[in-house]
Amino acid sequence: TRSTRPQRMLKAVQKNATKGSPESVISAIDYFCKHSEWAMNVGDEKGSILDSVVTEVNPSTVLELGTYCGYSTVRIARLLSPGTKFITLEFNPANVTVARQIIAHAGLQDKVTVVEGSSGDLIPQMKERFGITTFDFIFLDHWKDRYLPDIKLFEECGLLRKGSVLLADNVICPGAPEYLEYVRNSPRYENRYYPAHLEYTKVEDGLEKSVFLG
Ligand SMILES: Cc1ncnc2c1ncn2[C@@H]1O[C@H](/C=C/CNC(=O)c2cc(-c3ccc(F)cc3)cc(O)c2O)C[C@H]1O
Ligand SMILES: [Mg+2]
Repeated sequence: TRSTRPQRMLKAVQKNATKGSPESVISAIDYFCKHSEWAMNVGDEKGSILDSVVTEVNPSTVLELGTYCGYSTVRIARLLSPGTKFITLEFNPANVTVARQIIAHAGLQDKVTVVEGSSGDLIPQMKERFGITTFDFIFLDHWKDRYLPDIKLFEECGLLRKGSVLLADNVICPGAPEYLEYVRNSPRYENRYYPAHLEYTKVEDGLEKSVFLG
């Protein structure tokens, strides 16, 4: 049967990227998406903004929602200090399989745990399953209608502390209007919008950074 786009992306990484080099894995995926098939990775332009926020926060605990093929997982993991706890959630088992191989090709398999399942089920289990009390940095890049319910879940589960940083992809395209309205109207968050473009296109998009004020 026909291969899937994630599988073709994995093949491109295995063929073109140097094993153990996160930068070459990132470049190989960006090349594949620019010259072969578009895919919904955060991409190089928004990825550079992601890099700068991760570097600024220098987190000890990190959560990513929506691993997909592991592109942003590799971008984040390559910047983390040793000993950082990094968890990424993905409910499609086929994506989990591809992502684990792409992360391993980058040599970052010991830096991140890919957990199969839905964020709604897994977020309440973070403390008991992974011994995590609060997250310093959270990257939201899963189904856009899950951003709002999940930030509320973080609050209810006590997973945010004063200064926790949330960074949300696609707040313009495809858009997360309810999430944006919530964080921008809540006195508990300080927000900043980073204008950019939809990965590998000239379409307007951007990232929203929200700092929890406690
Ligand atoms: C709730 C939950 N828990 C765990 N994993 C979850 C989850 N919801 C989705 N996921 C997983 O994340 C991934 C989904 C991400 C959703 N991202 C998107 O739908 C998405 C879509 C576009 C886009 C823009 C313009 C267009 F014309 C077409 C597409 C661009 C992007 O950057 C995106 O992240 C894969 C899925 O299995
Ligand atoms: Mg995205």
